[in-house]
Amino acid sequence: MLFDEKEKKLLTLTRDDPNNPLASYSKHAFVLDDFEWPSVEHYYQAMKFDDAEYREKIRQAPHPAEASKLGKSKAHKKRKGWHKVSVTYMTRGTYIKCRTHPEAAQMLLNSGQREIKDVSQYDYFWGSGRDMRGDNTFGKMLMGVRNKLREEMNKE
Ligand SMILES: Nc1nc(O)c(N)c(N[C@@H]2O[C@H](COP(=O)(O)O)[C@@H](O)[C@H]2O)n1
Repeated sequence: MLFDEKEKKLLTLTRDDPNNPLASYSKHAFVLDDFEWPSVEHYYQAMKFDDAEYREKIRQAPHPAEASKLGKSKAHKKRKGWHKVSVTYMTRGTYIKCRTHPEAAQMLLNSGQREIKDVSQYDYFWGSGRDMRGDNTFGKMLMGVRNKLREEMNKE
């Protein structure tokens, strides 16, 4: 397959690109679970913790990268079973962002049926890793949200 053909079938991004409206680092604020979140990353990282004060500290972080750093804290206990629900929280945040910001939803819908890959080289969970054999959980999550938005659009 020619390189151009492959490109047409694939949408690539990284979760931590603040300039990409589909990334969790994009500064698209939304309201969820009674609070306003500056980005999906802020929401996702805060949801790791039961401690309301620490959640608030994450919510107020000046940048999604800072929220991510706070989310890695070993000094604060993560909620029980976090890894079982982490993708659900990333999905919820991303879906509500898209419902709040139609231009982000449109961008996702405009990707049609293309496969979406998070090409983060050092992340084999959210991304595809250096060898593109990673789980690509972030890309898969976006494709799931895209399906849901498309279904809703077809119902309206
Ligand atoms: N295996 C696995 N399961 C999950 O549910 C995860 N969230 C991760 N995350 C990995 O750890 C890094 C930092 O975690 P967060 O993104 O802050 O959750 C991340 O880059 C993944 O590699 N791993």
